[in-house]
Order: sequence, then structure tokens, then C-alpha cells
Amino acid sequence: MSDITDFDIDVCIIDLREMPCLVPDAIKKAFLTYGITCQSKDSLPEIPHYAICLLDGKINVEKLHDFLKVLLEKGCKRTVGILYNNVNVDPAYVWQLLKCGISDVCKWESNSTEKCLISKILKWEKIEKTLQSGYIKDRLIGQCANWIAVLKQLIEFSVFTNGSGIILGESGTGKEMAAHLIHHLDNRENKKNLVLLDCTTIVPELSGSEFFGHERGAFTNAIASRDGAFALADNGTLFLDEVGELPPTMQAGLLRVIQEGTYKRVGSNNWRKTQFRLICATNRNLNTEVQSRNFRQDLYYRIATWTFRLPPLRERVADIPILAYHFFQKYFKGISPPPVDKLVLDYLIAKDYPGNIRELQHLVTRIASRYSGEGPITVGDIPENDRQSFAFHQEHLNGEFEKAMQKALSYGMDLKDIKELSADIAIDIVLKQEKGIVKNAAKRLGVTDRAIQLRLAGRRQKLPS
Ligand SMILES: Nc1ncnc2c1ncn2[C@@H]1O[C@H](COP(=O)(O)OP(=O)(O)OP(=O)(O)O)[C@@H](O)[C@H]1O
Repeated sequence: MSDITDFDIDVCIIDLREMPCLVPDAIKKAFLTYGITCQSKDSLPEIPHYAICLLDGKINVEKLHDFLKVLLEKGCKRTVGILYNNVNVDPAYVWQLLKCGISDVCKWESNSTEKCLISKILKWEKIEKTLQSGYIKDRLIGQCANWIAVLKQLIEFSVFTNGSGIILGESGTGKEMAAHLIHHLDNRENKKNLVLLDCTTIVPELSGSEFFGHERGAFTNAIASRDGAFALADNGTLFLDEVGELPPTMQAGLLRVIQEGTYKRVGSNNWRKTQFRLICATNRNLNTEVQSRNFRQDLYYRIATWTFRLPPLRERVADIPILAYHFFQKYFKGISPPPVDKLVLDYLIAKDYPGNIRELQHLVTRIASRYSGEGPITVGDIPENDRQSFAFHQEHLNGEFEKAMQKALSYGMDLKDIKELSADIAIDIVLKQEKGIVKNAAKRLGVTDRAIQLRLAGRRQKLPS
């Protein structure tokens, strides 16, 4: 590492020890090789992209937290701590430092610490650069911290490992887009194709052929031999969407291929080799599926080496305006989209999106397609169907409904309890209005008769005897 001559990343050492004396010469010298100098925390000339913080075991964690917060808010990308002169550091203290926002903590060992930190910083810088790349900026829109955090994990996984991973997330949160990103960033030599397979669409009887391929005549209608997903993904990436739906026989087959790297076409006795990066996605809780024996535990552990959770849109509401702008831009293909009235933006921000980004995209497309071509996009461009539930939401947000919610929250009810209670109240009101006729109530509430009956039965069971 010491042969790095063109290290030009903006890094500085900041002495944050509770009782600073002079930064030890050994540290100064070691980092000066890379052009890294020491700065005082009170007179930083500029906020560095990376800060190496010199710490001791006595630092006030709250003060450190505040200092790091300011650093990170002002553009510092990561901070790392060196513990100096502390041979027996309390592990709890180190975990506290990490909680404060420090990316890593190490003890000062002359001759190796600086090399270790430089290689970490080089890696982090590569991740930051990738985050700013055109591929991501044009496709994976978002600036919320939880979205950026998962993007960074995805980049690290794609660029620095060749492992398998699983992408968790509700429908429409961008799982398939994440798979494309992983394949795009994968820097394997002679990288080949990304093969996408949606496990919900696989016919169980044909699943063997779909994955392994088949020989001519292997079964009725097998008029020609054919490659399956394992062959097509060789030297590339296999993306299995909704992996929780994989038929049990295929789960065993897949495990074998991942472990051995060999498979046989249906109707053939010859072993063939394949090697691919496996990326799976699901919006199910695979842990529960494993417990209820619907999904093989051994396969789960093989594919879940790396797990990424994409946040639903409700956890990144601040991204709605830029996502909406991105979709308007897409709709108006190249020409800059018309201005969007603030009321429309407020509407987009306040709405619920069970279908996440896909649902927002479709809504924006509907709005854009109603635009007359002059002036800004206004609330009149929002289709009538889309306005109805929202109008209710707006009317009641500041009225009785909000008061009831405040009361419920003051009793310590969580969202689940609130949802349950609201559903019960709605059912009771409609049942009363429909004179106890479940069928009519169910129709009005948009659920099945059985759903209401089960709910009523559940409530009876919960009643104290
Ligand atoms: N961060 C994002 N920026 C821009 N568009 C996005 C983003 N995330 C998702 N999309 C868009 O939302 C739509 C849904 O994305 P995608 O198909 O990747 O979701 P998914 O989680 O795989 O959905 P499903 O589980 O239903 O298959 C796509 O049209 C995609 O272009």
C-alpha cells in the first residue's frame, strides 16, 4: 500500500482527544506519506471528505456525536477513529463510537494502521464515486438517507464481492432495478448475461426445463434441445424474482447447482458446468417460510449471505418530489416537463402508495397524460378516481379523525392496534347501517363476507368470559 503515489483524496487527521497534546510524530509521519496532514478541530480550513479522528478512551460521547453530526452534515463522507495509547479499550466504548457515526475504529499500531486506513478510504471513495455515476443518477432516483445507505451496501456488494444476495422489499420498491445495478457493477472479467426469472410464472411441470434446459425429445413437445436459465446465466447473473414461490423440487436443484456448479439437462446424462452470481428477491418473510418448512433452510442460508432491504416509499416520503419529477421527465421524453402546481405536489406527497414507486410512476403517467399542453400541471389533471380517497383524507386530517388518532396515540397504541381498532369500528358502523347483513356490509367495505365473519369470530374469542 505504501507504494501509492497518487493518493489525492481529501483526508485530514483531527485530534479529538479529551486532553490533546501534540499529535504524535509517528502518526504525523506515517500519514504524511500520503499527503495527509493534521488539523485542529476548532479551525478546520474546509470540511474534509474523510476525517481520521484521533481519540482516547475519555472522550465525551455526546460531544463527539454532535461534532460528527456537523462534519457529516457539511459534506464529510465518512469518519474513522484511531484510539491512541489505549491498550485495554472497553468494547462498550467502541460500540458507542460506532453509534455516534464513526465508520470504523482501530487502535494505533505503528507500521500497519495507516495502511489499513488508506485501503479503507480508497474503498469508500470508490463507493462514493459509483454513487455519483451516471448509471445511478439516471435510474435509481432518491436522496433519503435510508435509500442512500442501501445503495451503498449494494455497490459494495457488487463491486467488492462475487457473492450471492437476497433483496427484500415490498412490491414496486425497486428490487429488479437493484438486480440490474448489481449486474452492471459486477466487474468480473468476461461477464456475460443477466438472466431474469420470475418464480411466480414458472409452471411446476416445466420448471426443470426452465432451469436446467432439455434435450430434444426429453418430453412431449420438446422438439428441439434448449438451454435453461443455468446455462444462460453462465458467467453472468441469475436473478430469481419471488424466490419464495420456487417449487420444492427446484429448491433442491438450485441448491445443488450453487454448491457444485454442475447440472444435467432434462433428458441428458451429461453433467454441464455453470457459474453465476445468484441474486434473489422476495416480498415474503423468508424466515417465516423456513420455519413453516415452505422454504429449505439450507438454501436460505446459501442465498442470504448478503441481505438488502429496500425501504417502502412511505419510509422515504422526502424522495416523492424528485421521483415524480423523474417520471414526468420520462413521460415528456427529453423535453423539460411543465411546472407542477404545488397542490399537485402536496397531493403526491400526502398520498398512500401500497404499490410503492411503481404506483407513483403509474399515477404520474396518468396525470401527465391528462395534461392539456399549456401552463402548469394542476389538480384538474389528477384523474377523478385518484382524487376520491384523497379528498376524504384531507377533509378529516384536521378534524375529528385526527383528534381520535391523537387520543389513541396518547394511550400508547401502535399502528397495528390503531389499524385493527379502526377496522373494527368501520365494520360495526356499516353492519349497523346494513341491519346486520354481512353480505351487504362486506360489499360496501370491499372485503369478502368471510373476512368479516372471521373478524367477528376473532373478536368474540378475545372477549373475557
Ligand atoms: N429508485 C428508483 N428510481 C426510479 N425508478 C424506480 C426506482 N425504484 C423503482 N423504480 C421504478 O419502479 C418500478 C418498479 O420497480 P421494480 O420492478 O424494480 O420493483 P420490484 O420491487 O422488483 O417490484 P415487484 O416486487 O412487484 O416485482 C419500475 O418501473 C422502476 O423503473
